[in-house]
Amino acid sequence: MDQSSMRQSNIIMQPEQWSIAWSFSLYMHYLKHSFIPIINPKKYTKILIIFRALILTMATSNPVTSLKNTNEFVQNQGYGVKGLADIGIKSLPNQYIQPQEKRFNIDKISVTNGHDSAIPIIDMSNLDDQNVEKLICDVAEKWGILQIINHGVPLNMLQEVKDATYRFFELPVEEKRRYLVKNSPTSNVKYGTSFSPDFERVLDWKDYLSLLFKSEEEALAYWPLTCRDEALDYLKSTENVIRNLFKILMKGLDIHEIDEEKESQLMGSMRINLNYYPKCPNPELTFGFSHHTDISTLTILLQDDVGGLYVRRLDDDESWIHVPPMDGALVVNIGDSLQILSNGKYKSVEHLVIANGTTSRVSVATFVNPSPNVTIAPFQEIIDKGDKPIYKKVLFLDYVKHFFSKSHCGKATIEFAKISN
Ligand SMILES: O=C(O)CCC(=O)C(=O)O
Ligand SMILES: [Fe+2]
Repeated sequence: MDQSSMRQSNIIMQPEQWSIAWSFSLYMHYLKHSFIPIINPKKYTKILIIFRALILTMATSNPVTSLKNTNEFVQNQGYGVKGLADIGIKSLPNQYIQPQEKRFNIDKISVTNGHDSAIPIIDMSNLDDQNVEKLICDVAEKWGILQIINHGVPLNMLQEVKDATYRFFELPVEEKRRYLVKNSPTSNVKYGTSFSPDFERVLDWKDYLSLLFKSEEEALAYWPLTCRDEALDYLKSTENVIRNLFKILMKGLDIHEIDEEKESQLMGSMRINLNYYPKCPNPELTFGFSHHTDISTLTILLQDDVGGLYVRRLDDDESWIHVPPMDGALVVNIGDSLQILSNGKYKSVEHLVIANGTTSRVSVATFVNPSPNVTIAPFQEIIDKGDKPIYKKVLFLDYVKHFFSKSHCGKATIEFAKISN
């Protein structure tokens, strides 16, 4: 089923069709009152009323809540939730509606229970300062998230990769469809929707393009041309700040050398996700991205100026904090893999993105991950110092499979790697 037949089968009208039909009805009204007494005026008025009622029904009817083919349209045909927003659905299809108890009540969550409510912001231009190093390690322990400024990634690159994200999602569906899992020439390039639609009970109001970096050559050959260079340049330019962060975080664990093995555990692979959250007809009923932690060691997130990312406080389960958009800043959050490697000292942070009823939003998430075939477990140096290991050895690939085999479940994913007592 293509987009036009979906429109027909659901009699949805686009704004321009709606205004043409309405003008036509006004024109008929004008004719009636001016000079055409051809039809009996009473009959004419009746026809006019029926015609207008029909136009109103067509203009306001929701095409999709009653439609069994939403998944076919969104997932298989590759229109994504952006496709639903583009045809102007007026209410959210059932697949996206969260049960009452799971919905995110902004009024309730903005209560910060008297805590310091701002996510720490760290200036990376002064890395030799011991205080800055200590601050970064403290924040990784107590918050699991920070914003960094003066990080060395050129500001124009930030803008260009956000523009490229918009460009990709605004491509005609025929272009985007080429990167659906079933069509993509490589498993390293994947265009999709929600999080893991085959396993989720309720879907997220989000589309994404996920690009796994294997080599520059491979990226040049397979990444979509419309965003390829911008994504690659951005990815390369974040490498320095990522290395600096790891150096500092390892120092905080009393580890002073990042050897080859540690390098493959900390940053053995990189994935960049371009996220697109279209405007949503009932934002209060759903999520852009529901509660989750990242499986990465670190995630570097670039958001636009719309906002909507919230994190759960590590010291108070009931409190969520907004991560305010800051021009030129990057958000850094700890992922599950670093929590495992640091034996729980650095903590992954649960986060979510609310849906937005007035505008679309984009973000670019760089996941710094272990190599797929590497085993992760608490660093030996930590255990040698006398710490009891909390986590067992897990193959990173097994952790990934576990993560994607079910709905989001906040911090519960990491239980998979816990040593049971
Ligand atoms: O869009 C955002 O702000 C967050 C995205 C995110 O959490 C993710 O891609 O894992
Ligand atoms: Fe995330």
